[in-house]
Amino acid sequence: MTVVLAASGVRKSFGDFTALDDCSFQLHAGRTLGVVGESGSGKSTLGRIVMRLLTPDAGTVQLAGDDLYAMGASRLRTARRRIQLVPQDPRHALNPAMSVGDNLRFQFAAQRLPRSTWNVRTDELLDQVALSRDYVHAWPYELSGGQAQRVAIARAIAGRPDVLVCDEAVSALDKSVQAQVLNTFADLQRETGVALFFISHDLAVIDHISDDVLVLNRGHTVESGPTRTVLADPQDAYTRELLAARSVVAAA
Ligand SMILES: Nc1ncnc2c1ncn2[C@@H]1O[C@H](COP(=O)(O)OP(=O)(O)OP(=O)(O)O)[C@@H](O)[C@H]1O
Repeated sequence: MTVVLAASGVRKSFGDFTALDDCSFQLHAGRTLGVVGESGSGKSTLGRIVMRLLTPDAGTVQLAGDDLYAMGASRLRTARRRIQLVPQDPRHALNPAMSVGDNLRFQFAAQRLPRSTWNVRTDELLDQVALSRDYVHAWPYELSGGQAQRVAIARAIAGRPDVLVCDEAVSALDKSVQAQVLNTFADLQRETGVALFFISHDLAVIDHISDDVLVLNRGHTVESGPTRTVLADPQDAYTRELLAARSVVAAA
């Protein structure tokens, strides 16, 4: 299996405080790595580091085998297209002054996609995130949280990235909507082969979507491996605590 994103020995401190220590993982093409831990465990710090938004103090991050922190400007521009963020709050991803269609077309313009293909590509993206094509003319404020998150996902996959970094991407949604959006992520992955780096504080969400899991506690990896194996027989007390505190993902 091809490794699309990998980290080795990553460390990050803020002043005297170590937010992440000796963190390593591998994410394979078309697979999902769940990163789970309580608030403050270092999940978003790791997410920012793998998007090259925050420089680690030590360790390496590789995107498709290339060192993300040793790339020149031109390679970095390409790399930035290959890894995209789906944030918790779609209001951070969508431009409120643009219709849904224009939010997507803005991406096409940035990618220099021929104008003649824009309408077809818009329909294709809305289909992929299971949102009716009628919403193309809607404004972000007219959308529910789940619909807005679907547009944010469509926007993130517009450039056909290899990896989506999903930082608490379903945490703000109602339980039933959460399950629907998780299923959309899974369908999308089957269709496009995109790999998901899925950050959540909720082990139920991670259990629902992830092939592999990385459990973080105060910046340290306490456990990692195939989700099914780790959750069936957690070796660490902290994982057992998260398991006891997990919510239930509603059936969708
Ligand atoms: N820029 C920063 N400056 C100082 N401390 C920071 C900074 N960013 C993160 N931290 C600290 O690092 C620790 C890890 O933060 P991080 O946001 O990665 O945790 P998290 O697991 O994503 O938590 P949450 O689920 O609440 O977002 C926290 O204690 C946080 O206060």
